[in-house]
Amino acid sequence: MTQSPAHTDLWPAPTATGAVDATVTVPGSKSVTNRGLVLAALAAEPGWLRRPLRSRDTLLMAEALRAMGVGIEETVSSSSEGTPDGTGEAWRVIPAQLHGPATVDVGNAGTVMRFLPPVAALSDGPVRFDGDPRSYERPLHGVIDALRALGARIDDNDRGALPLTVHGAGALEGGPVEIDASSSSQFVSALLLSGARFNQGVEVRHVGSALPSLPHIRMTVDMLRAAGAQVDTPEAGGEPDVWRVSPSALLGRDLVVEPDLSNAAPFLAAALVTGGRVTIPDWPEHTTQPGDALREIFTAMGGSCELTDAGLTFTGTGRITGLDADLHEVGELTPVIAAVAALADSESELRGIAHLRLHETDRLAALAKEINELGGDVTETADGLRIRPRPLHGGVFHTYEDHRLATAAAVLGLAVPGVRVENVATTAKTLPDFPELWHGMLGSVAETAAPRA
Ligand SMILES: O=C(O)C1=C[C@@H](OP(=O)(O)O)[C@@H](O)[C@H](O)C1
Ligand SMILES: C=C(OP(=O)(O)O)C(=O)O
Repeated sequence: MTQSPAHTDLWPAPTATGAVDATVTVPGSKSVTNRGLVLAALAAEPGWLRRPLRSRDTLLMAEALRAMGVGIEETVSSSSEGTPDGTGEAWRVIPAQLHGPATVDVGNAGTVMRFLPPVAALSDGPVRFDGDPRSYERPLHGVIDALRALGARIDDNDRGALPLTVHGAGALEGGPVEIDASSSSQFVSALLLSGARFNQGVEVRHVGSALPSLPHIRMTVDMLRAAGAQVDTPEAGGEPDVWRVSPSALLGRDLVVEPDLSNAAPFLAAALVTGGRVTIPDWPEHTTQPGDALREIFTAMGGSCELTDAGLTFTGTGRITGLDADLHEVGELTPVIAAVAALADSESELRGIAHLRLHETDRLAALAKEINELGGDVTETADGLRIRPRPLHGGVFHTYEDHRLATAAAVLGLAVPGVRVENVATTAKTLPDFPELWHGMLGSVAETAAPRA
């Protein structure tokens, strides 16, 4: 677990004094926004992203594409072009010949550091990638090795990681390639997203142990198909662990970005923890987002949900049951689920998530350490966490520059007075207005501990 720089700002997490009853409009999906930006940048004609997520990860993606020559105009569109919630925010993406030299700051965004090197290989000059210290530690070898095998020149000083320079040659041969994507599904998504623009397309074969986050690969495939690409997948009767994208032009789309269902997790958890009710408007009826699994997961933990025209309404009873689940498909939901599990009335075992050790921080170590420092009993297993609920007490919850650690801490704070969350601003990675949304949801049913250092 990387020690984050010292942060002195401690956010007093509000404690719920009653059952929440709220409607929370969750901003757009990070994963959909960043895929939408990449596909729009590679298209043969301009396109729109409506209701995009505006957060650190998506602004880094937009800035990086702009650095390579893509036009991205941020507009507040008229109501005739408006979005379901009436905000009317829309981004117009105007593709162009991709240029180098360019510099890309990936921050600590997995989607930027993995999805853009293949795009840079199509540019006509060198593109330098750098990012936060943690980005140097996150796996990238799958993308680097695959791009080299497909014809790209990359200078990474033999690190297999950031920082690096992709020497774009204006085109990439492409073709078949084998990768081990057991440390991140984003390796597969990265190659598929640009694959239609390679001379021979791309055929990605995953070799290695279990692949995490399959819903995110399905999201990539769905969005490619919606942009006109032909994609063969294991699900469509193809070979297991093989995805193929045929070479073709991509269409410019008019895409309305769904709300980020993974970022709905802390709000739905609030219903469970307080025995209240939370509605998330615009919850899609069909989606590839892993957050959709929250309906099943939180129902198994003791609540119930209903999908209506108003959105997804989740209702808790105040009683939380422990969970025994393999979360490898939905790993990014783990921090909030672990927080809820720490407040349950029985033990939980969360499995299949060893790869979380390579996320924004080592999430398994961080969750165990921070929940235990509040009096909990969490142990790391080889591939997950065992959580035995115990009465918790207040204290500082360190967040290691990890947005999902901060939202998990807020969930604990609902039931545990005196939780103070270090650097809550780190939620800006995917959910910049988190403290405001959280206070808004709680309305009058909250009490905030006086901040103490
Ligand atoms: O492709 C995506 O948008 C994502 C894939 C997943 O990554 P991993 O497969 O590395 O877990 C997920 O955890 C991440 O938050 C977003
Ligand atoms: C793992 C995550 O992010 P990234 O896209 O940086 O991999 C996450 O958001 O939980």
